[in-house]
Amino acid sequence: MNVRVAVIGAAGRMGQQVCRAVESADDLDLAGRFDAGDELGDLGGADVAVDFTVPGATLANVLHCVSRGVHAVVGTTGWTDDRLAEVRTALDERPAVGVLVAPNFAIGAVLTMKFAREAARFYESVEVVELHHPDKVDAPSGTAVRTAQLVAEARRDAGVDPAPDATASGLDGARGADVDGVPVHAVRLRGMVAHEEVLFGSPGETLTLRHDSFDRESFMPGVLTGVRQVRERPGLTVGLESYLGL
Ligand SMILES: NC(=O)C1=CN([C@@H]2O[C@H](COP(=O)(O)OP(=O)(O)OC[C@H]3O[C@@H](n4cnc5c(N)ncnc54)[C@H](OP(=O)(O)O)[C@@H]3O)[C@@H](O)[C@H]2O)C=CC1
Ligand SMILES: O=C(O)C1=N[C@H](C(=O)O)C[C@H](O)C1
Repeated sequence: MNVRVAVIGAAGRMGQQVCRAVESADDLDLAGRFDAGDELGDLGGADVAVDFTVPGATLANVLHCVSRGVHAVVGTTGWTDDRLAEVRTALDERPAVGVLVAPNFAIGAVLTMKFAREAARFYESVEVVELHHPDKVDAPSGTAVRTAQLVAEARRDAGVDPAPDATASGLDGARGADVDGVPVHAVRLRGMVAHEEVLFGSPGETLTLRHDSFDRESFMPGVLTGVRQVRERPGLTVGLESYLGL
């Protein structure tokens, strides 16, 4: 039997793309399209809901899904440890339900995070630059925040010193946002979709990891992987990597 999929944020850039991807897949049926102002109710009888909305709405949407026993695949950004803890608490009451929250569903972005984590302990310096379309409402991107956190954790675990930085004066923001000690710079530029560079430096060398999503199509294989697997993965999973066997 086909998996019935509801899309929340269906009228948005990602939501429209997800609806098309679900409709094109032989093993999935689109159970409903929901957008701002719509009652989620029983989510059209869906087995799985996909949420691409806004940071201020996604937690309530996920809690609604969990309370109805509907599995959730979430790409919306803005998740904090406290918000994730609320989802875990809700899942205690519904142990069979799976929730996947992934800051980026593009395979290359997931690999970039993995490679960045590997490289982190070998370099003195590290900075993250993310570049997006100017209609994006949050900065820095969820992917850049997650990348910086993973890099910072790897450096802490390896006992690496903080990156050198002699800046003694400067304009506000010139050194980016501080995410766990890693500077993160956000560019908003018409023509961009979603791009990230992780720059590492040591005396005499640099390493640059770069990923580019030129089209939102790039996120669809990851989203559909989430939709197909989430029912067999109860509880909360953060990041797509375990779904890919990484
Ligand atoms: N994980 C990943 O791989 C990716 C994640 N993203 C993230 O996904 C999110 C959406 O991005 P994008 O599609 O570009 O954004 P859009 O603004 O194009 O789409 C968001 C949609 O959600 C709707 N919406 C707002 N509030 C609610 C609500 N309470 N219930 C249901 N729908 C609601 C909006 O309606 P209205 O406009 O009327 O408010 C809009 O149609 C962002 O957080 C973005 O960072 C994006 C790309 C990839
Ligand atoms: O808003 C976007 O477009 C994107 N948002 C996600 C993020 O904030 O990391 C994923 C991707 O970068 C596209």
